[in-house]
Amino acid sequence: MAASWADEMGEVVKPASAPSRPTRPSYVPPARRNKPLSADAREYCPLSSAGPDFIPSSRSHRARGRDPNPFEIVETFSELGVSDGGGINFDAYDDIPVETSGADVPLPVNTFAEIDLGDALNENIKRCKYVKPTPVQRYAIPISLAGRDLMACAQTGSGKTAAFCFPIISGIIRHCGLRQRPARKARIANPVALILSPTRELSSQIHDEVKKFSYLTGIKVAVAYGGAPMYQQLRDLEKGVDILVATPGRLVDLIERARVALQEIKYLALDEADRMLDMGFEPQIRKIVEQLGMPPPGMRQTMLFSATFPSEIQRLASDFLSNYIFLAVGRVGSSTDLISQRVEYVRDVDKRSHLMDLLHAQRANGIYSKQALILVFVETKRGADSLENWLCVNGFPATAIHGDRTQPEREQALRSFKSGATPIMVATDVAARGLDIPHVGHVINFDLPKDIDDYVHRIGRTGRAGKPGLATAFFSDVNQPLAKSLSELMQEANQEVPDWLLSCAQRSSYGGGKSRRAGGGRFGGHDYRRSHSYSGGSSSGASYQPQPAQGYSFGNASIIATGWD
Ligand SMILES: Nc1ncnc2c1ncn2[C@@H]1O[C@H](COP(=O)(O)OP(=O)(O)OP(=O)(O)O)[C@@H](O)[C@H]1O
Repeated sequence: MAASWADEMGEVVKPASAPSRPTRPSYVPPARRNKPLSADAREYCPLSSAGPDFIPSSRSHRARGRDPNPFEIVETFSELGVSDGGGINFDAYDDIPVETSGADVPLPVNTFAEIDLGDALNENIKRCKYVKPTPVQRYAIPISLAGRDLMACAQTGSGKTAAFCFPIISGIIRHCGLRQRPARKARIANPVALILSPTRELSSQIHDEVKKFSYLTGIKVAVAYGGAPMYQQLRDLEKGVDILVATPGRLVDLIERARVALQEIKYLALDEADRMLDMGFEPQIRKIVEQLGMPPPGMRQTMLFSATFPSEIQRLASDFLSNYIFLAVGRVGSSTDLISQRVEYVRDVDKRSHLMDLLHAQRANGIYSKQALILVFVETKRGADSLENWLCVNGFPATAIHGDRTQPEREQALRSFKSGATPIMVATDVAARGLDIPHVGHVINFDLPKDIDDYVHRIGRTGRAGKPGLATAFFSDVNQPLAKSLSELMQEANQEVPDWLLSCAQRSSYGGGKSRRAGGGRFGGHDYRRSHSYSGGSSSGASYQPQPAQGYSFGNASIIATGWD
């Protein structure tokens, strides 16, 4: 009998320092083989027609063949999370309700071909094997391409990253191609697009995505986040940057050191925008957006994305937007339709033995493998260390990620989890948002969060891209305040709610577990302007006109009318 899961899986544990296997030659489309690389690049790169003044920041490196092909860094497309035929199970999204509000909402599209994203980006979309746009992409891309500001609320794992990346890349190709660039290294980087996200891992993931989407476009992408050596990031910035992906803290640092300037920003995207404007980040975000030279709303295009958007955060966010469109795709509860949710009453002292039972049962049922990773959320960093240790001692290969670990340790934990070397990862909320880890089959809330929105993001690490997932929550006495919002969320997602939880919810004197949901606490995305006498948004003066989704071809119109009240 195998001593541990890793033994049973015959897992070859590759240490982080192990040399990687030799890379394959860059992908070259058949029609372009045997041509010089620079010619290829020109052919793919619409920027090359921009005129003699334009010097793409990365051209010289590419011509020397030094830019890595982001499509070959991973071994297969499935490792890109975009497996065979597109990865996303679109049938799962057939009945998704969609609501837009704001003035003159552009029509949604059904296919990528309907939108003029440019040849180079279209090629990359094909390389990613994205066959058709997801619902949030169908709506958000035309809105953003029309130059409109956008606040978008769509389910976890539904393709929001591409929804803001595609318009940015396409817009840069189209509108910023003639930008003068220094021929030599510049001390101050002047990006035209800034994508902010709350965690280092998420920024790194978005950076990888943007590199894929902008491959061979001539667009230069860089990333800056804390915990990683500054000098490498500075070297990358010196090469010139069109799109900068960053966490707020490191970005402020770079601006204050006069290594990044925001005066040329045309596109600003905030991923996990509600988190970014929550107490922890708001001052930094305000500083970046309002005090450090960035063009004001109206002079730049701003896109805010998340799976949850409490009204008070929307109110704050509206300071950054001009005449914006609010887009809500799918009830947040329905993001969990794909996820079977279970909640079990477990006393705090019994949690470890209960977890052990669960893991043994999962092993006995054969539902564990590299294809079914288990993510266990706990409340504290110390709790994460201690549970990881306990699991390992008990023969369950586990790793842990939290804010007190060094960045290399965090990266190593993620690598080891993704590869299946340690198919269990214990995490604090640092891993709750945005991370797109293929094959997370089970999310266990060992400690439930205080906020129901955090629960939504945590369980959203499974059931991504239309695939099914399982989420188990250990509910103890301290979680009483969450009972009402949790039972409501589960009911919305057609999940079986245990009687004891319903009783708890009824007893609960206040029912939100700190939920700040817009629209009465039931939905994650409801335009707050609808429930407030709105006179045009704080920055635009435009009039607010709620509109039903238009040209809606796959949704359920009756839900549209009622689903957001
Ligand atoms: N049009 C598409 N076709 C196929 N796969 C897609 C498409 N768009 C996105 N994906 C894939 O879907 C997965 C989820 O996308 P993404 O990480 O952008 O979700 P998200 O909505 O940002 O999730 P979260 O709310 O957790 O941040 C990714 O693996 C991505 O590559």
